[in-house]
Amino acid sequence: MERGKGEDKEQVIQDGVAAMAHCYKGFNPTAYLQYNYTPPRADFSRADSIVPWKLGCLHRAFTEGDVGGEMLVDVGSGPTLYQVLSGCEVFGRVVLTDFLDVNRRELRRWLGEEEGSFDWTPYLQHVCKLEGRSPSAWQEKAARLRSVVTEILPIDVHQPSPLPPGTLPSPGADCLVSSFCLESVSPDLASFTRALGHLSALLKTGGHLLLIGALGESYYMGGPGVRIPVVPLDEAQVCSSLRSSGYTLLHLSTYTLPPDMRVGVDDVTGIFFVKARKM
Ligand SMILES: Nc1ncnc2c1ncn2[C@@H]1O[C@@H](CSCCNC[C@@H]2Cc3ccc([N+](=O)[O-])cc3CN2)[C@@H](O)[C@H]1O
Repeated sequence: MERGKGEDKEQVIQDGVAAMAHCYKGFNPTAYLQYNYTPPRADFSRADSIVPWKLGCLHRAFTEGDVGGEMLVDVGSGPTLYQVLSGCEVFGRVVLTDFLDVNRRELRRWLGEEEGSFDWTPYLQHVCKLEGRSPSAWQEKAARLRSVVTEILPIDVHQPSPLPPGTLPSPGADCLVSSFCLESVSPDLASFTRALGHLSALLKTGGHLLLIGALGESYYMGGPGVRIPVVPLDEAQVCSSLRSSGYTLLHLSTYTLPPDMRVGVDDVTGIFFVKARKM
């Protein structure tokens, strides 16, 4: 029997998603952290370093007074925690999520204070300074973060329901944050936009989305010899995808990588920070 055009389209979508999942089989959290979350990309002595810029955007977004509630969900956490260091002071319940068990295990290592976990101390100290606290309050912040992270769950943004059933209260989360995930897991722009729509289903009406992503990136190294394709985005495409997924854009800022931040682990040219609201 002849397959309908809709079935063929759906099959193409599923094939693209499956191919992306296959790319992630070799993802290496330790290498990824080394590539992106150590100097020069995480150099707290440089005003033009990438991580201080990201932490500043997140601090402002979480503390300017309009974001609040009980539950924050971080979509596609990877092995990183920096994206919730400001939000953990605002929300009583923080849910971390990732597609890969290796990343969920890396997060549990730090949260469980296990030997050999990644050292987030400089990040904690920097965010304490942004909050007008002494950097020595970093241990209090670490304890706060450990106290509010209630779950570390599997997620697949290509599913209409990306999280396990029953994870969220019925209205949805009060706020979502997602950093460098959607463009790195979507085979094409249409898939990126669909994933944004799936995230909307996790968020209550009136809730906020804080989205950090790469501009102009076509690949990145997820480990030695692990080259992962990325949807190259520009600002206009990001704004259009947000609009067509039912978000109202509240703020967009961008960062252009200085030459010495281009260290060969990807071809990213810039970074966007979006604050949006589900209306
Ligand atoms: N279907 C899925 N649903 C949800 N998450 C999924 C799915 N598949 C994989 N994942 C999950 O999503 C992944 C998130 S890490 C994605 C990395 N993004 C690209 C990388 C990041 C980066 C960082 C810093 C800087 N910089 O300039 O400082 C630049 C760049 C640009 N390159 C990974 O955790 C995977 O496990």
